[in-house]
Amino acid sequence: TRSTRPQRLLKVVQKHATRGDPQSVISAIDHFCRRSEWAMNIGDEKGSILDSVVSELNPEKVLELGTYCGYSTVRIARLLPPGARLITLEFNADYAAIARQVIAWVGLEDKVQLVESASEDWIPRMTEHFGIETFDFVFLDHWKDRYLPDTKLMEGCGLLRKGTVLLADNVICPGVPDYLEYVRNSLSYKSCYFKSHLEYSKAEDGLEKKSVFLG
Ligand SMILES: CNc1ncnc2c1ncn2[C@@H]1O[C@H](/C=C/CNC(=O)c2cc(-c3ccc(F)cc3)cc(O)c2O)[C@@H](O)[C@H]1O
Ligand SMILES: [Mg+2]
Repeated sequence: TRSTRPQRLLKVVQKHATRGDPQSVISAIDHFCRRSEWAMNIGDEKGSILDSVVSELNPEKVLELGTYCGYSTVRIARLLPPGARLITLEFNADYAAIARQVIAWVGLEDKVQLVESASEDWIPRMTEHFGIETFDFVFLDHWKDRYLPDTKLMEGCGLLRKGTVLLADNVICPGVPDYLEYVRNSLSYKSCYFKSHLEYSKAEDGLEKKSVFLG
């Protein structure tokens, strides 16, 4: 049977990227997605904005919702200080298998914990299973209609503290109207919009960064 796009993306990484070199993995994936097959990675333009938010924050405890092939996982993990931890949730077994191999290729396994499960099942278990009280940074890039319910779930589980930064991909395309309305109107968040473009495209898209204001 025909291979899947994530499988072809992994082949590109193994063929063109250097083991242990995250930048070469990022470049290989971006080149493939721009020249051969579009894929829903955050990409290089929005990825640079993600990089700047992570570098400025220097987070110790990071949560990513929606691993897919691990492109943004690698982008974030490569910038984390020693001892920092990134937990990434992915409930599709095929995608998780690809992502594990991409993460292993760059040698970032010691910083990254991929949990093959649905966000709604694991957000309530973060404290008892990982001993994580609160997160410093959360990157949302999973099903768009799950951004808001999962944010409320994280609030309810006490995983967001004063100063926690949440960064959401695709706030324009495909769009997350209910989430945007909530974070922009809620008094407990300061939020700002980074205008950009949809990955590997000229269509408008953007990232919404919000800092939890009132713990
Ligand atoms: C609900 N709880 C969940 N828990 C764990 N993993 C979850 C998950 N929901 C989804 N996932 C996983 O996240 C990933 C889903 C991402 C959804 N993303 C998009 O739909 C998306 C879509 C576009 C897109 C934009 C324009 C267009 F024409 C076509 C597509 C661009 C993006 O950047 C996107 O992120 C998958 O790997 C899925 O298995
Ligand atoms: Mg996205």
